[in-house]
Amino acid sequence: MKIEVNDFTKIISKAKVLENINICLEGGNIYGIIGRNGSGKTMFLRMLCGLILPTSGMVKVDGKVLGKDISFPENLGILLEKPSFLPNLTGYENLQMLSDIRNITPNEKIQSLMNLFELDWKSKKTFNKYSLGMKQKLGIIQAIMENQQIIILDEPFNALDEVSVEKLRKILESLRDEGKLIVMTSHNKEDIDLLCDHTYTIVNGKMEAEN
Ligand SMILES: Nc1ncnc2c1ncn2[C@@H]1O[C@H](COP(=O)(O)OP(=O)(O)OP(=O)(O)O)[C@@H](O)[C@H]1O
Repeated sequence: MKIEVNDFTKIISKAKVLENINICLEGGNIYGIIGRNGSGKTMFLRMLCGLILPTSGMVKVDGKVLGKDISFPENLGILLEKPSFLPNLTGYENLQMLSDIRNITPNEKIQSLMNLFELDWKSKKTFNKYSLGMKQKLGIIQAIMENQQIIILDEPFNALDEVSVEKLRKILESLRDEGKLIVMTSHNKEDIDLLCDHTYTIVNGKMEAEN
């Protein structure tokens, strides 16, 4: 998989939220985006998914222009802020319902991912009774459970305890080694430094490479 961002600029109400972004992202890598509150990290992730379209410039996914040739990248797993699930279903029921749409994920895979993240798939606890960290884990599972080739994660470590952070790190490394393209943001530079192959900083909508 390859995502090419060519001279992408997004202006909202006269403000340049993202400015002349050029970057090429390839499978088999984890890309980390850091930046202060309001710097444009979430906007950047939204643009990679086709959720926002540029004022000028373009995003190409495997050569296809977002918003023109395709609306969204195929085979995309995404965790944006506050994962939304149905409040009165259990975590397992929520994941099963989502997986029914494409019907490519066996229940056993959902169960083993939930086990891996220490979520009890047999539990009757409904999503609205989940803790913040449990919600976050469910959001991460839906972003990876269908063997998605592009995985976009906004602040995936948010609300996770130390053990869960370590587990997620290992999972993301093994997905990277399978050739997947992973892009994530964090406020915490240490999380990014430990895991990412390439790091970028967004400062006031402009992107700078760190390595
Ligand atoms: N719908 C919107 N309309 C206008 N401006 C917006 C909109 N959404 C975001 N912005 C602005 O775009 C800029 C970038 O926001 P963004 O959410 O990408 O920041 P961020 O780096 O993800 O911040 P945080 O770390 O706080 O999550 C901010 O100045 C924000 O106010």
